[in-house]
Order: sequence, then structure tokens, then C-alpha cells
Amino acid sequence: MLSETLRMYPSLPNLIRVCTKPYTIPGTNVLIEKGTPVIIPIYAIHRDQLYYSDPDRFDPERFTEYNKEKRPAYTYLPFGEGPRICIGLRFGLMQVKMGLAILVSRFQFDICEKSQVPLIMDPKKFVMNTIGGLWLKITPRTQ
Ligand code: HEM
Repeated sequence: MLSETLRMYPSLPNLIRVCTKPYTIPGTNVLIEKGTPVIIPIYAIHRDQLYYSDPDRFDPERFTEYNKEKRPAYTYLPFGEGPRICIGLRFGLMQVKMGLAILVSRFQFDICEKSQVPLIMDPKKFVMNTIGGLWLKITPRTQ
């Protein structure tokens, strides 16, 4: 569930790198020169039909071991990749799971008339966010 959530809503929609040596994109004559900033569009890759069929559908089954193995490398980047991958990856996942477990054990979450379905993401934000907020009806559980 969490993996699919981070696919559809990666915290960082883009990664930025700077090219350290001249590189020609294989199969093309496109040369990226040393010093060129390169934007890696995580959000767009995660919503690419080529890697995720029906990409706007929430489907945790995409992350079974079998389905994960079928996808090429670098098509799932919620924590980045390579030497600068997020150092808090495991800690972050644990925090989210702990936080969610505590919240759903104490509160019930429902959509309400102000909830946006589907969510409209703000393309101008550096960190992923919705336009108009994230509204839910939250009711404390009695037991
Ligand atoms: C679900 C939670 C989190 C997400 C989605 C997330 C995502 C990311 C992403 C996308 C990057 C950029 C990686 C790259 O450039 O390839 C990053 C870097 C980083 N993250 Fe996280 N992060 C999370 C939690 C945390 C936590 C809990 C910590 C610290 C306790 C942390 C510390 C860092 C640091 C220090 C970097 C920079 C690493 C570097 O440049 O070498 N992150 N994170």
C-alpha cells in the first residue's frame, strides 16, 4: 500500500543532478555536457503507461515480488537512487507505518464533501502537494 502511495504521490516530484562528465544518451546523438543540470521527473516516470499500466489507478499489486522484477531499473524512485539515495529510507518507511497504525487505531478516516477525488497535484511545488489542501472527515474511535 505504502509503495503504491509513494508511486502515485512521490514526496519529491523531481530529482536534480549535475552531469559530471560528457555523456551521449545511448541510441541518440544527444550529448549532455559536463556541468549540465539534469532533472529526473520522478512523478512522470511513476505515471508512465510504459512501466505502470493504467497509471492513475491505485493498485498495490504492482509491488508483488513478481511484478517488481518485471519492471526495468530506475522506474521507481520515491527515495531517489544511486550514491545519493535517501539515507532515511528505512527509518522513513518505519515512521510512516507506525504513524498510520496509531492513527487508524484511534480515528476513522472518511472522505467528505470537501475531499478532492481525484487529488489535483500542484506542479509548482518542490515538495509534492495538492492544490486546495487534503480534506478528510476524521472521527475518534470510541473503543
Ligand atoms: C517517506 C519518507 C521519505 C521520503 C519519501 C524521502 C525521499 C527522499 C528523496 C527523494 C531524496 C533524494 C534522493 C536522491 O537525490 O537520489 C532524499 C534524500 C535524503 N533524505 Fe529522505 N526521504 C524520506 C525520509 C527521510 C528521513 C526520515 C530522513 C532522515 C532521518 C531523510 C534524510 C535524507 C537525507 C539526509 C537525504 C540527502 C541524501 C544525500 O544527498 O546524500 N529522509 N530523501
